[in-house]
Amino acid sequence: MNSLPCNIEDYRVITAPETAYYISDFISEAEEKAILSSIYAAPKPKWTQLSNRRLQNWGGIPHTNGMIAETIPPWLDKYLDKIHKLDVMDGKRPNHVLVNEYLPGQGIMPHVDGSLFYPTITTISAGSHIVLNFLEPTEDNTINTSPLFSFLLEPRSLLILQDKLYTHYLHCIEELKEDLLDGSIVNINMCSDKYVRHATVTRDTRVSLTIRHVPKTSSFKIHLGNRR
Ligand SMILES: O=C(O)CCC(=O)C(=O)O
Ligand SMILES: [Fe+2]
Repeated sequence: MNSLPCNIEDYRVITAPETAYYISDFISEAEEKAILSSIYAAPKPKWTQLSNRRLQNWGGIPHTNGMIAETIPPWLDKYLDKIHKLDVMDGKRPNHVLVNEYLPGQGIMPHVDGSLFYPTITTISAGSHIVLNFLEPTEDNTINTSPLFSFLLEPRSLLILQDKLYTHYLHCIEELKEDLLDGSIVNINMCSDKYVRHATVTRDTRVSLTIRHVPKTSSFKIHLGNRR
C-alpha cells in the first residue's frame, strides 16, 4: 500500500466486532529496516525495561495531567503523517508513539488502553509477526484467558482499532515462542499467502509502534514565580 491516498474502508476487518482495519503491507521492507535501525540506535536510557518487554516513549510521557509534548524526529514522524492522511482520528494528528520490543516468548498482559488517548489505536509491526488476542472483560476483574478472537499482525502491517475494540474488549499477547494460526484469527484472509490456516509460525523479535493521539498536551514552561 505504498500509493496513497487509499480508501480505508477497503481494509475493514468485517469478520471482527467493530471496528478494525488491517493493512498487510503498510510499510516497505526498506522502511521496516530503517525503523529498526533508528530504534536500536537510540541511547540506552531511552529504553524502559519491564519484566517481560522493553519500551520507548516518543512525543512525551502520557499522564493524567497532560503530556509535555516533545518533538518527534523526522524518521518517525513520517509514519505519523502517513497515518494522519488515513483520517482515522477525527482530524486529530497523532502525537505519541510507544515502541514495544518483544523477544520470542515475551508478551503483554490483558488490558485496555484507557482514557489518556483519543480512542483509536494504530499499530505498525516490524521484525516479526505476532498474534494479538481479544478477551471479554470479567465482572470481578479475574483474568479470562481464552481469547474470543485474534488478529495476526504481520511484519510491516498496520492495525487500527476503534469503538468496542478500543473501549470494551481487553487485548493481550501471549508469552509464546510460536503461534498456531487457528480458527480464532479473524483477518487471516487479509494476510499474505505465507500465513495459512493451521500453520505454526515461529516468532522472531518484534518491535511495534503504537501510534496514538494524546489530547491533553502542553509545551514545557518553567515558572520561576514573580521575578520583578
Ligand atoms: O505491541 C502491540 O501490538 C500491543 C501493544 C499494546 O497493546 C500497548 O502498548 O498498549
Ligand atoms: Fe494496548
